[in-house]
Amino acid sequence: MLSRTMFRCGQMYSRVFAVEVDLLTEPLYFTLSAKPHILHHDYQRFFGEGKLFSLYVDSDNRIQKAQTHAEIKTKLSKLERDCVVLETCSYIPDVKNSVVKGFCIRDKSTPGISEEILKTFRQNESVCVFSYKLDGQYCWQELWSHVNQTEKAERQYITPASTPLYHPSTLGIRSSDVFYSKEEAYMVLQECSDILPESKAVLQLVDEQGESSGSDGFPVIVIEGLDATGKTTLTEALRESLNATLLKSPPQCLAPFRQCFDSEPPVIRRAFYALGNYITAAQMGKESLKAPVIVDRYWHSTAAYAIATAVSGRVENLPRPDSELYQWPEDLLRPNLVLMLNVNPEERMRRLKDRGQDKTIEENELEVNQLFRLKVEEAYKRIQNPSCISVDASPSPQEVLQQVLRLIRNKCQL
Ligand SMILES: Nc1ncnc2c1ncn2[C@@H]1O[C@H](COP(=O)(O)OP(=O)(O)OP(=O)(O)O)[C@@H](O)[C@H]1O
Ligand SMILES: Nc1ccn([C@H]2C[C@H](O)[C@@H](COP(=O)(O)O)O2)c(=O)n1
Repeated sequence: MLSRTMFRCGQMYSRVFAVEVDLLTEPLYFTLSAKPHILHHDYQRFFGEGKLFSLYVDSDNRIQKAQTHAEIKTKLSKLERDCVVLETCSYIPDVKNSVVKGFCIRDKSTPGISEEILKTFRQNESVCVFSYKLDGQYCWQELWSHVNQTEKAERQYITPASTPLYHPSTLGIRSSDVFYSKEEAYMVLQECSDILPESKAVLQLVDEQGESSGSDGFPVIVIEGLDATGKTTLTEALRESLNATLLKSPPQCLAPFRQCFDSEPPVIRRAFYALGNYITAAQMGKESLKAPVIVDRYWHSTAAYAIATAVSGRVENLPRPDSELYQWPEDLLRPNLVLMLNVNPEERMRRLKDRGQDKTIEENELEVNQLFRLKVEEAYKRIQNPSCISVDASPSPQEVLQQVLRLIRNKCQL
């Protein structure tokens, strides 16, 4: 009963499967073939330890797909004792948006505790579970879910595949993690409006703000940076010094919805932040006719956090510096200047501790996950048109303000 999208039209054999065995090394890549293939030692070791399963979520409905993926992640995170859960994905080389995300479960417990959880997904048409068997130098994959007792599952043999040019986690970013037009993000919230009523309210706010007019008025200056680098402190000081209007993205009108969208899967959460930028852009257009505008976070934040989260593993796995993924959306108002505040990790930790407020999951992640922080910082630097100018934000607030005022006067003739 191979009816799901990923198996349509015999796609199975043209797919490459990538398992993220360890964040610091390349994933293990393999394809499938109908004939046995002798595996070398690394593959034998990977497939031979304990019981091994993989699980993929696929559906033509991207909202349902994202939610099922998130539910599975939560369920699998409860697996402890002798179980390891790894990220995996499958894709067709050079085919955009062909990525299907999943998990790989290695279970060394007896009796296998993961099977109870995996059985709960059997009813779900969009979830496929495979099991793996190593026999000498060969290994095969079988469909484990959706196979009835009398039916014999077809075997596909594991065949090593070479490392692709682009890390597979970069393949599905466009329109799933980063949106390059208002329409793309708008459609996501439209698609989930039945299951998430808050989406309707957000869309209404987007409609009410209307389009942003490009402004030839006063300059618009965006202040970016990781949390606790001093954005709030600096933007408030700039407002006073320049008699400017201070805006934020996401804008104040979206504050009541933020917590709700922060707990949704990436495609929904990122669409929410993307739309927040368009509301802020409309405000920028209006306000910059009256005074200089200072903006606390904007598209650099949206894209950099989204890309860094979507890309697993090392900084080298990020899309290449010349990738179109770092290009500014054509329909989003461009600021005149984007400044990125940088402080060293120790100073940032000190400021975070002193402040002691609640942190978002991503802020916590920045603290515990050095790789994630490096990827966010690097993605910030790679964003183009406009790119950001780095500012050393470790001196005192007064010194940072003076440094930034000099830059603004220099670049914006203020
Ligand atoms: N230049 C500075 N030197 C020392 N401490 C600073 C400086 N700028 C800000 N701080 C302190 O660091 C902490 C974080 O600053 P702030 O809230 O301005 O950062 P932020 O970038 O807006 O953070 P978030 O993005 O999480 O809201 C605050 O306690 C603030 O008083
Ligand atoms: N324009 C924006 C602003 C924020 N975000 C996301 C990125 C992080 O997850 C988080 C950081 O915001 P803070 O806690 O500092 O207010 O919000 C975004 O995607 N786009």
